[in-house]
Amino acid sequence: MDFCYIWPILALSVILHWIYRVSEDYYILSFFSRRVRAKEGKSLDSIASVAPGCTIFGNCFDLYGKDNGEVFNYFRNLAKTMKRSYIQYNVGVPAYQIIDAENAEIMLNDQNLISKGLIYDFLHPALKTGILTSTGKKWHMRRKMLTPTFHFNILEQFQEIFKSESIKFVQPFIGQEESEISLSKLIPRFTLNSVCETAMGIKLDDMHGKGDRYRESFEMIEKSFIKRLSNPLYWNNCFYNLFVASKNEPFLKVVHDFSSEIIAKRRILLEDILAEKLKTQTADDDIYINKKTRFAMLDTLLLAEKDGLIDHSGICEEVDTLMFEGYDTTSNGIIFSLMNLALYPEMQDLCHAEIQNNIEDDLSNLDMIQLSKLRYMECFLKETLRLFPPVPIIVRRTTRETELANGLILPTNTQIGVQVFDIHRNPKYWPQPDEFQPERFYKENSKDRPTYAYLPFSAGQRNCIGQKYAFLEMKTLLVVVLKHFKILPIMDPESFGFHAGITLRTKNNIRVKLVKRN
Ligand code: HEM
Repeated sequence: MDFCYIWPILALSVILHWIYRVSEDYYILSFFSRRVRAKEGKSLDSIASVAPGCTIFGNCFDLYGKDNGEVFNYFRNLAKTMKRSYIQYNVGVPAYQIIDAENAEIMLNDQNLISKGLIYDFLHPALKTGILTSTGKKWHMRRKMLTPTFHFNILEQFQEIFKSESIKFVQPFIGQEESEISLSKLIPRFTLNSVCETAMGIKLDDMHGKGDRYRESFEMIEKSFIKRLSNPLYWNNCFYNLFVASKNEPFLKVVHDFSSEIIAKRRILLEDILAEKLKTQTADDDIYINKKTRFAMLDTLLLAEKDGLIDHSGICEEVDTLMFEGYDTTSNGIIFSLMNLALYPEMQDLCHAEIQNNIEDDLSNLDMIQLSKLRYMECFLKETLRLFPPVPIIVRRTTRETELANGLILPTNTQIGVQVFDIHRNPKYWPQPDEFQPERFYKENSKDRPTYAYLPFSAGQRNCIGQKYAFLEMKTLLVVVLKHFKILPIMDPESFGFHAGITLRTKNNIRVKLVKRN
């Protein structure tokens, strides 16, 4: 009897058995992505759904070939169809996407989940590993170093700068009956000026158009970020360095040269300030809260360098991080706030009336105490950040197998996305979620809402360090603009189209009309 056909059958059975056993733990077609499990006694389905992929390879190629708008909509569509937090299987890594407040709370409060997700690695060429992207001891040390720079006394000094920058912003339009302006073009210039002067202690006016080149270069870096995100081949550093990195280099050079120049300038200024201080110092003088010499956040880093706590490259990565975080996010918040003021004239009238009741026409006295009286405007800004969160997603990764309080067991390197945009529009917490209603944030209307249903500044130990700074800056500009102008819409909000970016983006520039107030 001829047994030769038995061997292939035997081999095939062994392979099939092996595949069966391996597939219990790995999603083989998604390049051996380890499976997410539920703890004993619970079923996976009772905690989260698994999102179907667009191909047989799990979700590996779901974003492939998609442009910025399609990448943005992909996540919005998934939230609508899945209706609860869901699991995806990407190239060799699982992802847990959170779209509800309860699971966001579990994740953001977990002391072990402080490492940022894979997509933050895509920011390393630009921001290296500064406070936003670093983890572990390095992050703890930098956070401790930078936190005092957002102290109330220092913010008070910054508010003076926001005020003078805001007055400078409206100056070109003051003599005109009406002006059409592109917020997307003008506001980032305003916020970059403000962050340079507050955080870096350097006036952009002295840098001859370099600010514009900095912003344009960051736009190009962002394009390459999305390109990398939507092609799993480029998730790997080797392929990215081989095919894409060189195209990015000229833009990275502009960004890094810009921050190096700022550091060099401030280094000289700080030496002068310290020398002057030595001459006039009294016992209880403090460099940070001296009224005559303005303090900049960069000074903290330069002084820490003297104490050997940070080196020059560390200062560079923090400056790049603070510049980027400090200008792009607030510019987003201001653009959408001004757009909403234009779209909702009755609410604009309420904001204006509140300003007239609380703030003198002579803006030279505008300070933090006056701004704190603008309660309606605060709700207006909060509602803007709900519908248009400048940071629409926050991602962490597990550094070891992690059991969450909801019973999910996440393998090492699972990406956990908190989909802020979707949580902010989840009808479970926000009735008529797409409607703009600042009253949602009145105290009496907020008390039954879970805290983690609103996360524009994230929460937990890695929350935004610049939250108060951002509110001060946004409020100051809005007050100055509304004192002088009525804001009118000139475009249909449906026409701007959301885009994925490092922060929330629109396809088309947002424009409004400023009309002189009588
Ligand atoms: C409307 C304006 C702003 C919004 C919506 C915002 C939002 C956020 C969010 C969501 C995070 C967490 C990101 C993550 O975990 O991936 C964050 C972190 C951070 N933000 Fe902001 N931000 C704003 C303004 C600012 C400003 C003005 C500064 C500084 C001048 C700043 C500095 C930072 C820093 C340094 C971190 C990293 C904190 C850490 O990881 O410890 N942000 N921000």
